[in-house]
Amino acid sequence: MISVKVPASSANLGAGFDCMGVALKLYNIIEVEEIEKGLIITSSPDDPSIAKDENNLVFKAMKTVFDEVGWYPRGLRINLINEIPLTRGLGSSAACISGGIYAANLLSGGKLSEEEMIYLAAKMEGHPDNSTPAMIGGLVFAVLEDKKVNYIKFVVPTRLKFAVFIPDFQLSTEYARNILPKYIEFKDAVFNIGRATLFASAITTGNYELLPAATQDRLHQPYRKKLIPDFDKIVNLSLEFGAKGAFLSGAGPSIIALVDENYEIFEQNVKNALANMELAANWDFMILEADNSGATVFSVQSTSLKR
Ligand SMILES: Nc1ncnc2c1ncn2[C@@H]1O[C@H](COP(=O)(O)OP(=O)(O)OP(=O)(O)O)[C@@H](O)[C@H]1O
Ligand SMILES: N[C@@H](CCO)C(=O)O
Repeated sequence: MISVKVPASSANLGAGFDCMGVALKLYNIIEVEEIEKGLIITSSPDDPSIAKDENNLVFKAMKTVFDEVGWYPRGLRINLINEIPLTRGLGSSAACISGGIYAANLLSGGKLSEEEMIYLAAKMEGHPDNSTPAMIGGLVFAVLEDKKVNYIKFVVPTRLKFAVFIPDFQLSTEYARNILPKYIEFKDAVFNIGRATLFASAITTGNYELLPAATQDRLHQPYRKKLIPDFDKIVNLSLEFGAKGAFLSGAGPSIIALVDENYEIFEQNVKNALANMELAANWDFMILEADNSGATVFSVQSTSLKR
């Protein structure tokens, strides 16, 4: 059996719609083994949206690898241990896709290169901003091209923390993409290009004082925040307590605030505020560090059946 550990991820990071994302230290474990025949899928915790047949996202990701390399297991057992909350903007689908591709590549003899796996994952997800950090870790700037992903990975220092607010409701990426406008105004494109560029420079040089300005966005948040009644309250309280920017995580509904050395005071202040505020949803709160490793092998016993 092969066990793969794959991190959560947060995409967009403010202004970088579909091109910036970071892996976070919150993990799913995907265990796979070849069996004599059939497909057996188990999951814990389980959820009605986790398919137990060929429609399962991990299985579909694995199948893209088998199709690519021309090797198929006789049968397959997949066990999913899920820590990443589903459909909350924390890259649960990208973890399934990148982790499934990584596991299938190991099972089928490691024929694909890292670049090939990154491309397959981005193509399947439709954009590279969750799948690339889920595959290789770190904070990634990435663009999906015709046949490859052009990307740069930045190793995030532990000094930078990611304060994650997770509400008790789901918001599917598909729905949150469909409500975006087909066209945007030129001035909004200019607004975002400036902020995304500033973000890349600020994060890689450690100039965190620029982050509150660099994480502003006009491409998706103004539209999506209407689906998240507490959005402004959470962002404002984060900034008030000293966050270096606060924004929607991926397609939402989770919100992330960037915090540095003073994260313990920030954490205490936020917990007190959340306990005393009137909010439309219940919000879980946790402080995470970036994961700089991506998908990794947790353990390998035997790989596939003898042929
Ligand atoms: N552990 C899992 N096992 C199988 N399928 C999963 C698992 N986690 C997520 N999925 C699938 O992915 C879907 C959620 O994907 P979606 O893109 O809507 O949200 P997300 O990836 O959590 O958020 P975002 O893309 O904004 O970060 C679920 O409905 C389910 O079909
Ligand atoms: N960039 C994507 C991330 C979610 O998968 C979006 O915002 O729709």
